[in-house]
Amino acid sequence: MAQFGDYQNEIYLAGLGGVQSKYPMTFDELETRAAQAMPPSVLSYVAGGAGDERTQRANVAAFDRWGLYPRMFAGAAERDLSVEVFGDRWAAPLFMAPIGVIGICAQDGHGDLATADAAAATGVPMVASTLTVDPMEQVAARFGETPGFFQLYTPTDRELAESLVRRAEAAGFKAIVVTLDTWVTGWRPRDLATGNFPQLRGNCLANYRTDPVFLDRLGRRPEEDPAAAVRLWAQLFGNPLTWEDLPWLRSITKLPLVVKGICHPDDARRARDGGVDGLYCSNHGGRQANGGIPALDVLPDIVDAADGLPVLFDSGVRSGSDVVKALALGATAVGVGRPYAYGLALGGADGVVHVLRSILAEADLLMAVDGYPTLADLTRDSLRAL
Ligand SMILES: Cc1cc2nc3c(=O)[nH]c(=O)nc-3n(C[C@H](O)[C@H](O)[C@H](O)COP(=O)(O)O)c2cc1C
Ligand SMILES: CC(C)CC(=O)C(=O)O
Repeated sequence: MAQFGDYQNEIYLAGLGGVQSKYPMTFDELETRAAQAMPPSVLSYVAGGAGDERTQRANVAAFDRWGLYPRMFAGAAERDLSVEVFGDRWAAPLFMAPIGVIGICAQDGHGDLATADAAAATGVPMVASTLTVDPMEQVAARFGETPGFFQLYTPTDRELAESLVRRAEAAGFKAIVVTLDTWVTGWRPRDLATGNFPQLRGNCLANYRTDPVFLDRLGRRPEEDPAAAVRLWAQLFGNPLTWEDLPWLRSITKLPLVVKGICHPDDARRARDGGVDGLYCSNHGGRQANGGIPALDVLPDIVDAADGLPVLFDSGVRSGSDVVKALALGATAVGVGRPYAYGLALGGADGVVHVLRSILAEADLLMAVDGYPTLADLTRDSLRAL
C-alpha cells in the first residue's frame, strides 16, 4: 500500500541519482526563498498579519507547547490517514485553507488554477476563496476527483450572496465555508507600509464580474468602467453578520455549511444549535486581530462544544508534526495556509504539490515512528503539555 512517507524515498533516490530537490525542505527556507521570488507588495500581503504580528507568531509557537508520546510495540508499519468529511473519504485529513487573491502568488498570475491542479494531483482539497483571480467555475473544473469547498465572504447584498452560493453548488463544490471574521480587514502595518493593498482589489473581482446579480447592480459591463466595478465591490464586500442572520445563511444552501473563525466555545455551541454542519476554528492566521489567543489553544474547547460536529482547524500549521498535534487535539481536518502560497510562488502547482507532500510525509512518518497507525489512535492522551 502506498504511504505518504514514500515521498522521503523518492527524494533520497533522486539524490542518489545526483538530482537534488529544487524545493526547500523546511518552512523557514521555503519562506526565505519565496520572499526572493515574490514582488514586495505580494510578499507583505501574504507574510504579514495584524498589528505587530504577535498573534501570528503565537499561533506557530503554540505547537511547541505540546509533545507527542512515542508508543512502542504499536505495529505502525502501515498507516491509514484517511478520514470522512461530509460524506467524502479524503486520503488524509489535510486541506488548503482559503487564500484570497492567491492567483497573484503564481508567476503567471493564475495561482487559483494552479492550486486546483495541486488539489487534483494530491487529493488534498482546496477551499477556494470568494476572492479568486479566475472565476470559481474555472477553478472547480480543475479539481479532478478531489472535492473542493467554496469560501463565502458574505456581501451586504443578500441576493448577491445567494447567487454566489448557487453558482458554487452548480460548479460542484462540496461545502460552503462562510468566513465570519473578515467583513472588514484588520490593521495590517505591512500592507499599510507598501500602500499596495488596494491594488489587490482589481485582481479579486473574478467571481463578481461574472455574477448576474453583481452585473445587474453595476448596470454596465465591468470592462467599460473597471473603477466603478471595484467601487461597487468594495461597497458590497463585507457584511457584519449577527446571529439573526444564521437562519438565512442556513437556508441558502443544501450543501454542508461550515462557519470559519469560531474561537469561543459559546459561539461554537450557538452555531451548532443554529444548524451548521461544521465548525472551522481559526483566527485567520493572526491577520485580523492582534493580541488574541493562539487558535490551537482554543481548539480543544471548540471540539468539546462541537459535540461531534466536524471541526476544521487552521492557523500556524507549518509541518506534519503540527498537523498530527492538531488532530490529537480533536481537529477533523487541518488547513495549510501560508506554506502553500509560498510553494506556489516558487514552483506553481508543482511547488504546492511539494509543500503538501512534504507535510503529509512528515505526518505519516511521525505516526510510523511514534506508533499511531490510524487517526483514531491519536487522542489528547497522545500529547503531553510541555
Ligand atoms: C494571503 C492570505 C489571504 C487569505 N485570504 C483568505 C480568504 O480569502 N478567506 C478566508 O477565509 N481566509 C483567508 N485567509 C486566512 C486563511 O484561510 C487561514 O485562516 C490562515 O492562512 C491560517 O494561518 P497560517 O497561514 O499562518 O497558518 C488568508 C490568509 C492569507 C495568508
Ligand atoms: C483581500 C482580503 C480580504 C483577503 C483575506 O482574507 C486576507 O487577506 O486575510
